[in-house]
Amino acid sequence: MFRRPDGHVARMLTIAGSDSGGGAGIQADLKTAHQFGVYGMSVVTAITAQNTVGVQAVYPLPAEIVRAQFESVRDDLGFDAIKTGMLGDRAAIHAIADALAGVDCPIVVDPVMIAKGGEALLQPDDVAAVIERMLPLADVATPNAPEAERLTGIPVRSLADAARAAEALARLGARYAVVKGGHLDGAGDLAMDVVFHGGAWTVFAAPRVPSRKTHGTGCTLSSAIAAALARGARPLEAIAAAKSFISRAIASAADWDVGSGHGPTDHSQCPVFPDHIEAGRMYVFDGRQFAEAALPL
Ligand SMILES: Nc1ncnc2c1ncn2[C@@H]1O[C@H](COP(=O)(O)OP(=O)(O)O)[C@@H](O)[C@H]1O
Ligand SMILES: Cc1ncc(COP(=O)(O)OP(=O)(O)O)c(N)n1
Repeated sequence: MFRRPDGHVARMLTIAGSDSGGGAGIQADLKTAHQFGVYGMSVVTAITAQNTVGVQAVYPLPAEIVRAQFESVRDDLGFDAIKTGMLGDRAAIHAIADALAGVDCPIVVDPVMIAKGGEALLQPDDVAAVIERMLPLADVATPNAPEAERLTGIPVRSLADAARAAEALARLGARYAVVKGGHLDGAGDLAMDVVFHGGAWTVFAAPRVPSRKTHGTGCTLSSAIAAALARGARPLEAIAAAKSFISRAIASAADWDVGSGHGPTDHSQCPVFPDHIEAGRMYVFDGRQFAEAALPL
């Protein structure tokens, strides 16, 4: 396990839903934390009956047990970074936001709304609570394109749209706003994620893998960012390391036969931490290392 400069083992908490299929949610987050050498803990907000074909049932847990899990881990184990994913219902969102207002570590908010198969993981009426309560807490927010659209009202089809939406998310309170590019039209050969922070855009890209094995990619990216932050990485370095991890995880699982639908990614990867990341540039990960390129915006 990775030790922080004061000698303690790096710790990450995920507050998210359970995916019985093991590719997304809590299960993906804990596997990812482990691969970063970070001790993972969980607060379960909802239980889903889910596999690679779809989501068969969703059961949000009461706010009281969500709060109790959080207090249990906070009062004994502590954490160096927190990631939130599927949040359950509005009562749980308020309980989580109240609890997080008192913490002193980086928070990654992945505003999970819809599963790959189209099933709702957040009721549309609860999106306002995510905007009002969760985005202002986010050191890093990581919506995909449809989620960024719902949060900002900006249609997100292209990289330029994603860049505008990322800037709007920063106005809503996210310190680093990452709009993920898995769903962008005409994105070509690269899967490009755009980050807005402090008036500048930075793009992280990797070859787009022609694969259906992309279940849980968003959960994995956001927990990888949180795990890197728990090790003490700076935000852009953490996002880069997460990009390397998810890119390797997707590429490695492309020929897997786990499930008959959108299969999971291969979490048994090692992240690559780049030496130096500068805002306002593009970085392309080729599976081994990052290369710098001009910003395509
Ligand atoms: N086919 C793919 N090949 C390579 N990277 C991908 C692919 N699909 C998604 N990604 C990357 O996986 C991460 C999650 O993206 P996305 O699919 O947009 O999120 P979500 O799973 O939340 O819908 C992003 O870094 C994105 O660029
Ligand atoms: C329990 C649970 N949480 C989140 C998701 C969505 O995960 P994501 O990484 O966005 O991946 P896909 O659903 O798009 O494959 C989930 N499915 N279940």
